[in-house]
Amino acid sequence: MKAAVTVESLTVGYGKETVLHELTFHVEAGEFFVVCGPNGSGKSTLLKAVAGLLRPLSGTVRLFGRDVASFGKRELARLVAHVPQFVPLDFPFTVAEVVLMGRSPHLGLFGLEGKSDMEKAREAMERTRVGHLETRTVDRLSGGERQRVFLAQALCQEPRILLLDEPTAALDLSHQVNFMDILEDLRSDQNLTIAMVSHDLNLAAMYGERALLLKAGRAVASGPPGEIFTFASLEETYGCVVVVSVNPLGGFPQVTPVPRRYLRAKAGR
Ligand SMILES: Nc1ncnc2c1ncn2[C@@H]1O[C@H](COP(=O)(O)OP(=O)(O)OP(=O)(O)O)[C@@H](O)[C@H]1O
Repeated sequence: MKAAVTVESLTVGYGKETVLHELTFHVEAGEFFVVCGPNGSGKSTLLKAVAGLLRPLSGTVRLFGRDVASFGKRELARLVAHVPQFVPLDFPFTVAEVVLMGRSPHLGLFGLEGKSDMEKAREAMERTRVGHLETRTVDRLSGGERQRVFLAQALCQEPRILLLDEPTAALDLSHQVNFMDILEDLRSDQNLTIAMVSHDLNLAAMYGERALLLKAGRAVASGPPGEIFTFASLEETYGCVVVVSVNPLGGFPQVTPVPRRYLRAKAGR
């Protein structure tokens, strides 16, 4: 299978601080890939580098074989959509306006949206279940509604690669599963490549075909969650004790962090 994202010896930092150290991995075309790791381990930095928003100190990021730095802005936006963890709301646009902004890399010289752009915006809003909010301004939405609006905007962009930074963090249980199901459908219907940052190892294990465990900007392991979400690798990554069992829904791992009182009880204290 062809690689959609190839990261080779990638070193990225801010000023004097190096955050990612010689990272190497790839994401296959049409794959659902999840990046996990502790706070501050460099997950968002990695997504930004893959989106071409940060220049590497050394190493390369290639998208379908081509260096991300060689793309023009519009050309890159037609290939990859990046939904950051926090999207600044500078102006109270309506939901429909925000979603339609996703069309901008596809618009002609005068930047005017046509009928088909409106249709694509409507489709994206239906898919992410925000159609009923279309006239509402985004500053008056809940965190979870806002996250679904920015997914709709990214879908409207019609990218081949979708980069999502903790998209389910503000979602309730039903919307989490619904959101992940939408992504899974997009992957299978449109062969969309998805790379998603998540703190939820159980969602990562249920939906991710492969995952990367990142610790202090270095890869601890990468591969199918069933192979790499082991007690040893998760303890090494997160520095806490977990129990890894088999999810009753199927053959993927289920991770349970162990509260300190259980460890004390075991130690007889
Ligand atoms: N714009 C910035 N300028 C300077 N340092 C930054 C900047 N953004 C992030 N950092 C630092 O880079 C490191 C990695 O941050 P990053 O946001 O990539 O981590 P993360 O794994 O996504 O964390 P979290 O799980 O908390 O969202 C942290 O030490 C952070 O303080």
